[in-house]
This record gives sequence, structure tokens and C-alpha cells, in this order.
Amino acid sequence: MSALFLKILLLLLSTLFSLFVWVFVLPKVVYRRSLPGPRPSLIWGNTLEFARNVGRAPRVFHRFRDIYGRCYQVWFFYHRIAVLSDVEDVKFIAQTVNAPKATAFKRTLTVFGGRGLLIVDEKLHPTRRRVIAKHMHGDFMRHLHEHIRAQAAIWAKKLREAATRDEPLDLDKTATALTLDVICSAGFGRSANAQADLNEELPQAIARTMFELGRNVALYPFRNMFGWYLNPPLRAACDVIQRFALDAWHTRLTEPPEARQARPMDLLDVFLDAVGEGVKFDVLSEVVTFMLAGHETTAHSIAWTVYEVAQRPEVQQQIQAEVDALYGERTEFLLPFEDVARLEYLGRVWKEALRLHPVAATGTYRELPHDVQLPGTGYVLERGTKVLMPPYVLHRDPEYWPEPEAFRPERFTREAIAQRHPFAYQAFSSGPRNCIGQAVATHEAMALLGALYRHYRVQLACAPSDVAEFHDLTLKPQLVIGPRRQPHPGAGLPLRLSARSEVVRA
Ligand code: HEM
Repeated sequence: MSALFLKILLLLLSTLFSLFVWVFVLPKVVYRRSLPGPRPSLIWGNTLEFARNVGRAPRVFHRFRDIYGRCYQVWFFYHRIAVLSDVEDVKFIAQTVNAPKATAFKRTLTVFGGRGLLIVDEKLHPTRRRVIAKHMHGDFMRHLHEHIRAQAAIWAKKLREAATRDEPLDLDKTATALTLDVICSAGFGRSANAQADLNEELPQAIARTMFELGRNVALYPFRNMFGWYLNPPLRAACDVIQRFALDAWHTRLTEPPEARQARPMDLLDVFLDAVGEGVKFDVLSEVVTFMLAGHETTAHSIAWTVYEVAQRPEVQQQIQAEVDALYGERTEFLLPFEDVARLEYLGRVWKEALRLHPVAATGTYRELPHDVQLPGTGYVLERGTKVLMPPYVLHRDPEYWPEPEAFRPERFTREAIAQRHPFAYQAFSSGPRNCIGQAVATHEAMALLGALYRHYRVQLACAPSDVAEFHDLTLKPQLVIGPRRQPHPGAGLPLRLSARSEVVRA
């Protein structure tokens, strides 16, 4: 009996050992010299370096680039990832190869909301993308503008109250609520009411989900396998989001045809019509994808722009001169739709803020469908290699961006853009899987920032160094306190506002 037990135990131990060698050791030996990179430990790989720098992954990638160059490898446990930041390599992977999203990344995101456009399989992607993109301009943008106007009326009131009482206002928090209400009402015909109460179920659920998503992506595979099952609040948060999406969908299905005819088409109509025409669409996943991809990103980018401008009075004055010229005698809060695109200088400021603080700072994981030789750095990468192309790293390369840490809107004049490699700027990524919401985000940001600078003089309510970059799934401003620079719970970007002009009508 005991001999049998010993044999089984031995068999078990040798199986576990072989598995360990196969999964953790062998790949690190095989790929040891294929790319430069930090030395990995057998089990953790380089994960501990990232765990020690929670919220600062983009900085870690940037530091490694300075040491190992524009193509290096890091290990997350047994996952090997090639990190690229050469413009020709980025162009090749994003555009020529159009490398699909990595399986690990897709799995992590699927549990939260199915497979929407961001992670849908490469076979289904082109049709879905075409159907949605065809709609996201013209009438849709005008319709979006009306929703921004309606939701910004609540925001305008909050700004006015903060200015009148001379109280600090957390711009990142209020903009996050505003952009969530905008995407939900303009996209799916249903406001999230986040501005009314950030402690509402839906905004809370979204904040939790974004945080957990970031951690799961960073700590794949372990958190991915166990995190979901051992984290009931996270599952509950996902249920809340899915319930909102389902409710919006069901309300739409029971809408009388006359009501449908009387209003402009929105994103939910596009998804539902496509299903009706036989396109393979997962409506629920798309609603969740657009809801999550389409608000925090824009809100943090607005906050970063304001953060940079607040440190440069001359830039703020130039923005004010531009908005004043466009507003003229108007007393409304927002500019009319057509005038928003005329905010040229503000557009340059926004692009420069997104260069320094690209909210999709690390990009998404891709996986090579075949062996490739990189045209820029010349390295050969094997089929199945996971690839990251962090905009944060690319945007700080002195060869493409002289004095990269300096804030210079003039980098985005037409002449300056024409002289630069088009792939040096990756805030919205490039190629067939770039950001489908770029025009939406830009219009929304220009309209809101234009209104902010028209009506208020804006100052930081803290020292610039008290605001740190924090990266979970997106790169957000985070107020830090004390000598250990602990994150201040729930605070993003505190501002002081003083009124410049009176708002008569939203
Ligand atoms: C400043 C704001 C935004 C930034 C910086 C941003 C950035 C990005 C980036 C870098 C990607 C590509 C990710 C990749 O390489 O796989 C992406 C994809 C995507 N974004 Fe955005 N985004 C923003 C706003 C929006 C908005 C407002 C929407 C929705 C209206 C949106 C919806 C999407 C979707 C659906 C995808 C997946 C596209 C595809 O795979 O075809 N984004 N975004």
C-alpha cells in the first residue's frame, strides 16, 4: 500500500516538475538570447518589477527602452512579450501585419463583457468595423453634439457652483461622469445619470471594473484564472453593467416605430440593424465595449490637457484668445457644432497633452500570426510572440520628439506634422484596429475644453508635483499626498476656477 502510495506521489511530483520546466524554464532558456531585455526570474519572470511599481507600468517600459533599445523582451510569469517602439516596426505590426489581439488579452476582457469590437476575432472584425464606422460621422456627430450640450448643462452648473463658492473641483471625476452620461445617452438613448450621483450603482460598477480590468491584464494569467471566481464584488459590478446594457436594448426593442422615425439613429440602432441584416453582431458586448472604451479615455485626456495648461499661463491666454474670437457675443455654454472644429490652437494643445499622457499608455497586446523580421530594428520574432507597442514609450523617444518631456503645442502645426514620421504619434493607435472613437473623443474634448476656457480662468488647486500618473487600464491623473506620495482616495485633478464670462443659456 505504502509502496503504491510512494509510486503515485513520485509520479505526481515528476509530472509537476516536468510541467514546471516545460512552462516556466524551457521558454526562458530557448528565448534567452533572441531579444535583449531584463533578466527574468524562473517563476515570476519580470512581473515583480511591475508589481513593485503598481500604477507606473508605462514608466517601467520606458526605463527598459533606455537600457535595452527599441525592441526588447519582458516576461510576465511564463508569457514572453516583445516591446516595440521603433516607428517602422510599429507601422509594420499595426498596419502591414495587422497583428490580432493576443489570446491572453482577449480572455481577460471577455469575462467582463463578451467580445466587442476591441477584442473581436480578426475574421469578424472588418465587417463589424465597417458597419459601425460608416455611421460614426455626419449626422451622428451632430446628434452627439446635442447630447454633449444637454449633459454639459449639468457640468456647467457644477463649475459655476465651485467658482462661486471658491471650492476646489475635481475635474477628472466630474469629466468622467460627464463623458459616461454622454456616451450612454448619445450611443444608447439612456443616460447613466452619473453626474447626478457618482455613487450610483452604474458609475461605481464601472469604476470597479476598470480598476480590476487593469490589474487582470497586468497580472495575467493568475488573477485572470482565480480573480474572477474569488472576487464577488467584481462579478456583481459586471452584472450591473450588463443589466444597464440589457435594459437599454430591451427598451429599444419595444420602442414604437413612430418614435424611432422621429429621432436620429444612434449606435444601438446601428448594432441592432446590422443584426437584422444578418451581420454577426454581439449587441450586448458592443454596448459594454463602447461604454467602457468611450468615456474614461476622453475624460482623463481632458484632465491631462487642463493639467498641462494650468502650468502655462501663456498657453491658457492663447486658448482664451482663440475661444473668445469664436464665441464673439455668444453667451451659451458650448460653441455651435460647426465652430468646434475651428479650435485649431486648442487642438494642438490637446494633441500635445495626449502625446505626453497617452491614456492608452501601454497599448493592447497583439499576437503574431506568423514569423516576421522587423523592418526597423531587424529582429526576427516567431509566430505566436506577444507584442506591445506602448505609445507612452514611443512618445518619449528623443529622435522623434526632441526634448520629449517639454510641453510644446507647436509640435502639431501642419508643417511640423508633415516633417515627422506618421507613426511617431500613436495616441489613438494606427492601422485597421486603431481607435474608432477618435473623432468622437476629439469633438467632445474640444467642445468641453472650449467652454471651460471661455467661461473660466483655471488654476491647479495643488502643486503640479502633487498630481501623479496612475496606470491601471488607462493613464489617469491621481492626487498624491504625504512624503510617501500615497494616492488620495478618489481624487484626480483638483482645480480652482474663477469666472471670466457669464453663462446665460446651456
Ligand atoms: C481620448 C480618447 C481616446 C483614446 C486616447 C483612445 C485610444 C484608443 C486606442 C489607442 C485604441 C487602439 C487599441 C489597440 O491598439 O488595440 C482604441 C480602440 C478603440 N476605441 Fe478608443 N480611445 C479614445 C476614445 C474612444 C471613444 C470616445 C470611443 C467610443 C465612442 C472609443 C472606442 C474604441 C473602440 C471600440 C476601439 C476598438 C477599435 C477596433 O479594434 O476596431 N475610443 N482607442
